[in-house]
Amino acid sequence: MSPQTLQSKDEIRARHRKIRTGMQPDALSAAASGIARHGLSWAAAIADGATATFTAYLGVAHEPPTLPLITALHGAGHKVLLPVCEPDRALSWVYWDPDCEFVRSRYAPIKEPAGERHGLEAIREVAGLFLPATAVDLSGNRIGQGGGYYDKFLADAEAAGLQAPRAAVIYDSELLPASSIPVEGFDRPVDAVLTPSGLVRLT
Ligand SMILES: Nc1nc2c(c(=O)[nH]1)N(C=O)[C@@H](CNc1ccc(C(=O)N[C@@H](CCC(=O)O)C(=O)O)cc1)CN2
Ligand SMILES: Nc1ncnc2c1ncn2[C@@H]1O[C@H](COP(=O)(O)OP(=O)(O)OP(=O)(O)O)[C@@H](O)[C@H]1O
Repeated sequence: MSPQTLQSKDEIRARHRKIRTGMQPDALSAAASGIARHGLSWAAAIADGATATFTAYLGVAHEPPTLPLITALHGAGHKVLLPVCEPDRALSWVYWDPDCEFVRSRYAPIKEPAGERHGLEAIREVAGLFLPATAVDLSGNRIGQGGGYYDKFLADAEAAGLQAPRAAVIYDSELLPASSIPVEGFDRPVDAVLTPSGLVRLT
């Protein structure tokens, strides 16, 4: 695709959201188990056989389902932090366990964990991050849901010294050719994508 025909982030996001709405429940549950399996082995490689702390998120609606991944990480002894939307596009973090309750976010059409919220002090312990995305290109550029939450969070985490690898969770068809996603100054790239069929390292 030539630069002249590069689609905007909004166009790419809208196209992939539309495709997602056509996904059937059996495809979603097949995706969930692949994501859990491959995500767990990425986490095991990062933790080098030990246990560690990871950020994840609860996929809702037609997002790739992540509850099996979250459950598998916890079952393997890892700690799992899930995001909560705060004012001014900030995120705070709650440790998940199987008794965790979810409530509707005040700021986005998603479900969030109830419980004690933590800030960047908890993020400093993180060994790897699973991020939401609607598309990623082979250069590591990511498009989220358009909230700007993760770009801001990643900038703050970098400033606090966090260098942990980042994997965006997407469906296979959402991994796009290199340089097909326009990059803005605040965008933070990812190191890998986690799809139902495997983990692809991009850096
Ligand atoms: N599950 C999840 N949690 C997350 C994010 C996310 O992308 N997904 N976020 C990332 O920043 C933050 C919340 N930001 C969000 C902003 C907008 C929409 C939204 O408009 N969703 C659409 C389409 C969902 C779909 O693709 O099926 C909707 O529900 O209509 C969702 C989350 C923090 N937590
Ligand atoms: N670091 C930042 N500081 C301030 N505003 C930001 C920052 N990052 C993004 N934004 C704002 O958020 C808006 C959405 O950005 P973008 O479309 O890249 O979000 P996204 O990556 O899809 O969402 P998310 O990061 O929540 O998954 C942008 O228009 C921008 O104004």
